[in-house]
Amino acid sequence: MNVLKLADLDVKGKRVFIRADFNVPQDDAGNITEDTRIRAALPTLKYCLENGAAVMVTSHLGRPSEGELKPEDTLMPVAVRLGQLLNKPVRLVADWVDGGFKVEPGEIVLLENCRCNKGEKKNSDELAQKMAKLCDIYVNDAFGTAHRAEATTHGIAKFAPVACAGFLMGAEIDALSRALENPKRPLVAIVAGAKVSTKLTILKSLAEKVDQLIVGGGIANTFLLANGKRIGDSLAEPNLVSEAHAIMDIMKERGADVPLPVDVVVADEVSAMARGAKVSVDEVGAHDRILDVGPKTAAKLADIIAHAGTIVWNGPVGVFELDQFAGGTKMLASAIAHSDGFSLAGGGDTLAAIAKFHIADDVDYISTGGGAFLEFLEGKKLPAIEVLESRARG
Ligand SMILES: Nc1ncnc2c1ncn2[C@@H]1O[C@H](COP(=O)(O)OP(=O)(O)O)[C@@H](O)[C@H]1O
Ligand SMILES: O=C(OP(=O)(O)O)[C@H](O)COP(=O)(O)O
Repeated sequence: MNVLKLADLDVKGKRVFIRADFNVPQDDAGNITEDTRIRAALPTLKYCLENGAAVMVTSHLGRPSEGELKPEDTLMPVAVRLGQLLNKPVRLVADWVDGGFKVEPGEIVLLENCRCNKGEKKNSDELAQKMAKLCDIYVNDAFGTAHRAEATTHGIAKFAPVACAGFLMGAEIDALSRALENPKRPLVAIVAGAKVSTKLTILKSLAEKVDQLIVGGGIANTFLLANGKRIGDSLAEPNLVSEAHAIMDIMKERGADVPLPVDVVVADEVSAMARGAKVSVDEVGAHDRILDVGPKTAAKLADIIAHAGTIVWNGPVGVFELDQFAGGTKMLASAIAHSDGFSLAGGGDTLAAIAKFHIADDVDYISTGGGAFLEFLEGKKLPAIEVLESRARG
């Protein structure tokens, strides 16, 4: 990665704008349930504070609508957690794009959810220019969002006086490049979770790189649809069924099937009160939601994992946050933990699953990125890194 690095810069007395990825899972009451991404940003934040920079840090949280800040979109819980981890107060600043707030050297403020700003998602130059005026140095440390070209991950890097990569960004790229340079075969990728359209579009090129592809969650449901199965009210992306066919064709040409669930756990709602029923994949009712894979499917996936040389995991295969739908992800996590293959796992909710099933010590590399990590594996240039490289070329 040929980019300017934070460690090479003198930040003393400088206004430093840091884009982090604090998109952490929260429970219904807004409590942070897993804080790896916040902890992972600490080396960059501490370096800047200890070296006398005036620090502004921001992140997105969720996928809010632009132009308003709903109570569930606020970064307040992150400000509190960050304050505890840094052992100093972290002031949360709203309506920050036009400035009008003060930060002293050695002080840190958290700028409210950047995705609530109009123009963030569309990577508006006008917004990016305003944000660039707030700082002397722009630091991108948000590896988890490096696959998004948005105003705080891409546009601002074009206009800031200096643009560089933070410690987490550098460490992720170095570690993933090394691990994936010459992976031990068979290389097995498990791609699951709820972000169906984002991930399904990546799978086509990923299918060319891996020896075995395992799908789960809303992605598997879309594959089931493609195979003519009834999925009731399950999460899926019906307009991506042709993509699913194309992916299965690619894997077939390479001598591997995409194993699909043979049994599933269904319920009529996603709630703590819901009762899960284990049924064959041919018995899903019109109003059922598939919320986990069944035990036969999980055992089959575990067997594939047991024979992998390298395992790449992003996305839980069920609604693991609720115990009645956690069985498949738990079995998968255990198979990864016990595998002799080299394991890499990442993603906001995948980090939470790793914590819930206590396998962190048994995964060889844990990334803060999910979609970003898959796109990196796909061999794609991530826009947030590309723009830093173009600034380094001058
Ligand atoms: N079958 C399913 N139906 C609905 N949601 C699911 C299903 N399987 C998994 N999920 C949900 O997917 C979410 C994680 O998806 P995603 O954001 O794509 O993962 P990551 O953050 O690890 O990349 C979890 O909150 C989980 O409850
Ligand atoms: O949580 C994230 O990605 P992930 O779910 O792939 O881990 C990142 O913060 C990116 O979020 P986005 O997919 O809403 O752009």
